[in-house]
Amino acid sequence: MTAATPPIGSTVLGYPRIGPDRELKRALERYWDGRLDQAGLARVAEDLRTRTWTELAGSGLDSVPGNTFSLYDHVLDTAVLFDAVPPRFRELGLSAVDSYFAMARGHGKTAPLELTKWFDTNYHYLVPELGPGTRFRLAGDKPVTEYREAAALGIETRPVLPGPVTFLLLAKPEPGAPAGFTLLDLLDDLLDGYAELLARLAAAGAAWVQLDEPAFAADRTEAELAALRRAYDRLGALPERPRLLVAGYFGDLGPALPVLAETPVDGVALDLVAGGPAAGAAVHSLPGLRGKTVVAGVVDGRNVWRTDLEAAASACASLLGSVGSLGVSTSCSLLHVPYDLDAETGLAPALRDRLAFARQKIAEVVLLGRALTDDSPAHSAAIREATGRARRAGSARSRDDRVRARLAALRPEHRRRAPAAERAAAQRERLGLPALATSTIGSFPQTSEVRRARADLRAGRIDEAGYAERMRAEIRRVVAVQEEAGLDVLVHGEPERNDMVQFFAERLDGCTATEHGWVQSYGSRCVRPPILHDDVSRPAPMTLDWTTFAQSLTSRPVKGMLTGPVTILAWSFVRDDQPMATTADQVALALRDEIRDLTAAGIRVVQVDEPALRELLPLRAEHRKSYVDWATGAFRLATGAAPATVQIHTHLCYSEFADVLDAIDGLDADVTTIEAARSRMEVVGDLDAAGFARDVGPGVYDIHSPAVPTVDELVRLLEAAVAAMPAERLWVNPDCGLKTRRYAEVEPALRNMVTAARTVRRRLGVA
Ligand SMILES: Nc1nc2c(c(=O)[nH]1)N[C@@H](CNc1ccc(C(=O)N[C@@H](CCC(=O)N[C@@H](CCC(=O)N[C@@H](CCC(=O)O)C(=O)O)C(=O)O)C(=O)O)cc1)CN2
Ligand code: MET
Ligand SMILES: [Zn+2]
Repeated sequence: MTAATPPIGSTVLGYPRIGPDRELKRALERYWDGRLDQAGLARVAEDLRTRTWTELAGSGLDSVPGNTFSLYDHVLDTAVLFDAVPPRFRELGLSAVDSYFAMARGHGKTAPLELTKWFDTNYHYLVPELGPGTRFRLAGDKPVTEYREAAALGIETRPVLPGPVTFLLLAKPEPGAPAGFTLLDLLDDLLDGYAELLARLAAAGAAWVQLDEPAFAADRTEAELAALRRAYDRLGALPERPRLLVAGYFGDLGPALPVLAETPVDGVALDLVAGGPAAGAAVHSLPGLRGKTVVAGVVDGRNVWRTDLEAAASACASLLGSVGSLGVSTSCSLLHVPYDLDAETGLAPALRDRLAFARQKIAEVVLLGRALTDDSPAHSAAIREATGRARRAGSARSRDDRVRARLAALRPEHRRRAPAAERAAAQRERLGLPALATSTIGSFPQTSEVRRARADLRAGRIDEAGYAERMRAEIRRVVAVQEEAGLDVLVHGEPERNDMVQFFAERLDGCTATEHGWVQSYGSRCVRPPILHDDVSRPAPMTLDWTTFAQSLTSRPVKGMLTGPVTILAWSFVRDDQPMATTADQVALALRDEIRDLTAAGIRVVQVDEPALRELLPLRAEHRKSYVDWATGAFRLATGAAPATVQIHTHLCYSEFADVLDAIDGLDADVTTIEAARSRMEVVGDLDAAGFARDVGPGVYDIHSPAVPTVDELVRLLEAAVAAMPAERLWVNPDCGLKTRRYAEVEPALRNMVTAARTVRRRLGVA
């Protein structure tokens, strides 16, 4: 190490990697289809890295993050880097890149690693499987090679990796790991790997390395805090290493900050947006930070609003006396926002003036960085000018007095339906369904013809009537497939939806969808989160025609299909000038009107999806009750006008329900469908034990895999479920929607599912 610590100055904690035009998505999908070879994929990847570094360096940032590229996921990259590859993938004998993709997506009968939510975001990472036999070693060199690749372009980067403790906390014990095994037992071994990597990065010339420890924005045990101390005492003491910047984002580091302040790391990056004022205030009381670099994350890395730069500059300035060196940054990686506002040509100017995407946020950070290091009048004038523009644009927000009046008139009874037992009896009578009734979660395969029809409509090659005709043809097919399979409650298949959130946002006032604002969700899959910028209302029915059309084709009940208020918020960029609860209630009122229209048109079952209920659960327990209150309150407001005879379903996925059992109960839905196949139906027993008294549809097969479940497998799972809960309260359905599957998989899978349900009904004598 050299004596003087090079300043971080202005930086961002990470950057999108899918490509401004989703170049990586297209290359990956071509590679997986056999239409691009490894060399071609590598060329696209290298080109994206070059463009990213060149752009970041050229924008005036003082420190450019490195190793932010990933072919699929950065947690998977880290597992492979340290050789945490489960034997089932090694045994496949594939090339390095194909073995990596096998871990991400499975290979033949070999199941992939589990995919789960990255903290409280809509990004998904692959969960490393670790056991007592895991032997970490530095098996790869991706961070070093990419450091050198950038250096060859004349760009010094700061390699970014998940920190060792967060990496372990994100992993799960491998199947069959002994009961006494704890992931943190592996820390020392993993630190050997990190130490070797740091030495290699130092030798390559890296001045700084960033290790991300967002796991410490959530509540952690004493043992976990001790692991954090041990990790950074050890890495900090290495003789040959780059400077270490530990980044804790998605909230306030709480007790982890004093721990880090006492370790020999050189800097910490704090999230002053999600962490709130407490995160900054904590700095002053920690003498350990006086000799360190503190990077103030004042530009929101997860939302799309322009920063109030004067407020951000003063938040930074207030830290100056308490830290060794001050840097300025985004609050977290920019992975969660779209690339460039300039690509959006269709936005209303008043809205555009309020927005900043990744590129615009970089400009904000650069400006703040310059103002902090140089108090020339030009910089303060630029800050003042930008702040004035942002504040004027923000205050130009329109108010919808009708929506406001409806909200003000809400009473508790608007969020209350008839008692559950009364509803159950009324619905049994009206629907006449068997025990173990069969259904699906909503979407059917989004075929290329369906997507092409949408592209044709956008390009003007077909008109609305032509588009509607193609969608109705698809709905006819979906209904026929379900009748042929023998399902009890049908769906229309959602062919008309580009996305379950964007579709609604496009039909609501107060929301705007983007054209190019793609954000990676997992691997090659992307979403365009809409922007919820003004008071929300529903100008006209959104789903009525498609649903009643489907119902007209069959005598079996067709489920109306809506996305719930919590999920619409979770998967959008939401205005930050009023509580989430208020925006959620506005969305809920729009859905309430839709449910009223559906039930008036004779629809007997309505599903309101809330897959993001768990995702938005605050990382710290102290904030959870108020979240659960508003989240369940909004759902009940949406569904509260449904008569007792109308059956309300909800759907949740992405496991870890244990944390939200109260919230699930608080939704007061008649039927709750959940992901369960991978946990072998355990969640059914958990719900029953928690006193959950309504119907449950545990997913009996994993829709993330192309494999068609056999009747025997399905019967075994159903028998496990009926052992934990009475058959009269159980439904039979897949884990989630079928949109990413093909008909060739879906048709036999649904036939087998119905056969399995009938078999178990017969065995129980409940047919
Ligand atoms: N918002 C949201 N978040 C979510 C989920 C979700 O469903 N929605 N589910 C979970 C994540 N799962 C996901 C599963 C699938 C996709 C997905 O398939 N995304 C599609 C895009 C879906 C879409 O918006 N489709 C549009 C536009 C698609 C497109 O790329 N069109 C082409 C042209 C049309 C063509 O020929 O295909 C283009 O613009 O270039 C449409 O159907 O209209 C993709 O990456 O490809 C995303 C997330 C959790 N978070
Ligand atoms: C991510 S949950 C998906 C629910 C939606 N109704 C579907 O089937 O696609
Ligand atoms: Zn789902």
